[in-house]
Amino acid sequence: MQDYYYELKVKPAQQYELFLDLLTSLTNEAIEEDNGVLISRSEEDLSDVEFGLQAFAQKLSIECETSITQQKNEDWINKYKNSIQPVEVGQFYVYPTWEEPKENKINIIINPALSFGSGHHETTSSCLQAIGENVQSQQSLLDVGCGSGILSIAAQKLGAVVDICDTDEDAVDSAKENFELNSAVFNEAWTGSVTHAKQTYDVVVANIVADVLVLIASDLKKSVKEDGILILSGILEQHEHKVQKKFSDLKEIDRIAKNEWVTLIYKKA
Ligand SMILES: C[S@@+](CC[C@H](N)C(=O)[O-])C[C@H]1O[C@@H](n2cnc3c(N)ncnc32)[C@H](O)[C@@H]1O
Repeated sequence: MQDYYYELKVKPAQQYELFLDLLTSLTNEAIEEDNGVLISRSEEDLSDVEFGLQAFAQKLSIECETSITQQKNEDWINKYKNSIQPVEVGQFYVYPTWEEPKENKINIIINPALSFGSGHHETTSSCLQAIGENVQSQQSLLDVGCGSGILSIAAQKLGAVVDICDTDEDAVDSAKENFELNSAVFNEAWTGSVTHAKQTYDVVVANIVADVLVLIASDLKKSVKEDGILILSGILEQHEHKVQKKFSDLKEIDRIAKNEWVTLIYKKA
């Protein structure tokens, strides 16, 4: 990586699209569009590109401001890595692939590039807390909307037998990869929602969004065993009442609030 890169800014007074097309054909780099200004960045000198654009503007008698500045190259990969720190929730220690596990913790390694669920979001950490407090060894658990698989990996590490599902096939694949990274095992995995569950579970966790929780409420309830636990998350405080109304036939036994996000824990009594 070079210490510096070049930034070319182009602001045509007219025919913006023509200049965009020309710039696209003159450089292989991605082009940013910012309020009528085209920006191209490259470690190669962009003077020839600027020259071409100016010649084009002159031919069309269009005013076009251009400038090239030298910018310091940042180490974006390391910057990104530094921005993703391990997360500790109760007994769980969730860390990205480039960090080390921690002693005396239940370690969960997650590749954060794969899918939603690195442990940083309030909803995920609240679900981890709820799993830590409600899941026992040998219990069955279904993770609805598994994303990275973080929640079911945590439950499996507590000794639960876990099934996972997500409507997004890529999420199911990424969860499988994260299970492998953790040497953890799942029982069943499918692309789709709770409707495809073939059994009932001691614990069902669904960190989705309030509207979807309401939409799939009856299937979620059906998937929980009598006396089982249902953990619902992804609920913004302002939508909490909608979810509570739909699940009012279950007993709300706990509520975890982190910032504006709420997690509700129900017992099917
Ligand atoms: C907020 S992420 C949660 C990921 C992870 N479980 C966590 O707690 O960090 C929600 C996931 O639910 C999935 N999803 C959305 N609607 C769904 C549905 N009806 N059934 C199952 N999964 C769904 C999305 O594809 C996404 O992966």
